[in-house]
Amino acid sequence: MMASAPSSSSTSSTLPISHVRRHEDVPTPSAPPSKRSNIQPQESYEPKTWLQQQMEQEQQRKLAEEKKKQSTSTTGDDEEEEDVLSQPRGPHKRRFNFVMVSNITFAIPEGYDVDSIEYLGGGSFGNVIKTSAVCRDGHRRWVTIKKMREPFFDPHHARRIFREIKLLQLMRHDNIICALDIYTPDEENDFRDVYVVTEFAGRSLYRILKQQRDYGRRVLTEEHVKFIIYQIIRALKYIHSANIIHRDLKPGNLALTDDSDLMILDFGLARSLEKKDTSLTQYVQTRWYRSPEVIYWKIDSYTNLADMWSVGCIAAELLTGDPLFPGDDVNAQYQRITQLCGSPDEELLAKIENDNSSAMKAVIQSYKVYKRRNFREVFAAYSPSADFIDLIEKLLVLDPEKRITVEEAIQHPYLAEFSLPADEPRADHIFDLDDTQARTRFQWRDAVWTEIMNYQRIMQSPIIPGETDR
Ligand SMILES: Nc1ncnc2c1ncn2[C@@H]1O[C@H](COP(=O)(O)OP(=O)(O)OP(=O)(O)O)[C@@H](O)[C@H]1O
Repeated sequence: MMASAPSSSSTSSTLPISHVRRHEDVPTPSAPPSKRSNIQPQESYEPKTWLQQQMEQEQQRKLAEEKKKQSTSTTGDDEEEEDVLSQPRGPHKRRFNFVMVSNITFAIPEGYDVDSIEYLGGGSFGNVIKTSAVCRDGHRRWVTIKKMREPFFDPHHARRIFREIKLLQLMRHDNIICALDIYTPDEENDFRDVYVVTEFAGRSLYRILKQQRDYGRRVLTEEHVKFIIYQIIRALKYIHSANIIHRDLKPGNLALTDDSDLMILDFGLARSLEKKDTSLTQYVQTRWYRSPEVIYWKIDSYTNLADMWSVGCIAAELLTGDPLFPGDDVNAQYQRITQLCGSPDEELLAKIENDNSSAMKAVIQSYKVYKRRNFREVFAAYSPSADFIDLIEKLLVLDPEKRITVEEAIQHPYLAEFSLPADEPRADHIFDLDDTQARTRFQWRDAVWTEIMNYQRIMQSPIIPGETDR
């Protein structure tokens, strides 16, 4: 058990702090989610591509046909039920409700609540709704259902989906989201849609920080900030011990419950450190949280220390309420970084030349040179503790070889209040994602189909009516 997290009564703010939550402790929702009529797309929602529109129209046409067929074959007694649920279909012959949310058709398996669905938002790779379901452990849980966007559009995209569903099954940690269900309503010869169900993990840190900015009122106290940073680092200790780099840590991928329990969401960009045969491209991470070695040097060989840089950016943002390096483009990003952290010194320039080329060194030298600033002075207006400044000084280090590792960070005095090494688990094995071989989009699709076929439900998974355990 966590030892020293302050109780919610110790702060007067709106977000209480509790112990780290166990997956099995997830509370039964006490209030119904808001009604579908309130559904509003969030600002991150992107307009659909032409291809998406075509695919959705085609799907809707098929669904209408199917419904029509069902209603003509329905006998009087079953009429009400048959009106909404499909015939058994997909790899596990489940029945589905097809529900339109924010102009997107979601296939919702029988057993999930369809009367109180809330649209949470859409990113580049999917759209997410929230609903609830009775689970195998007897609890009713809030869950999110992510419908992947054009999952097999190209091999790159398909591999991303494969990685994400693989990791959501492998990761077992209190601060990391895991899959409660993975399904498709499609048959193998017409397999297009992938749905991933996870526990609803609260509001994203992005929303909380935005709300703070919009209303000019701090919600996150110093204690919250510390507890959030601790939980991110606790999760990273596990992730890095499995030889995985998350690569996309940012406030939008971190969710916080009302009890301040944090979950890392979204593993689509994560990859294994083991394999060297695929390129670690620089376009993998949301730029503002991206480390300088990812932007410029060591592009093909960066390590999990890139995640630690992201933690530094997030920590500073939690303190100030504003993104630390909001660069409009890659160059502006680099400028902002060096303005605060200083330009590479001779030692780092030599490493860059060695790892890359003298041309790369010359490019870097062509930028204006800045001296590293005194962090205590830069952040003085926010009155951070000396320990906080010391930790971000060690996270925001240009040379990844000199940056603090996750194992060191979790022992940092700033986090001592929460630290309990016996309750900071490492993974018990290195995760093999089986994702490095070159595959066509059809081969990736087959691999995803196999994952869905073989998905092992856990006690927190929604009950599938009438189905014996699989
Ligand atoms: N398990 C979850 N619990 C709570 N909120 C979630 C959960 N999964 C996703 N969300 C929220 O749903 C929204 C959409 O998520 P999604 O992962 O599709 O997009 P994103 O993270 O905004 O963008 P991208 O995938 O392009 O980085 C986000 O606001 C995210 O915080």
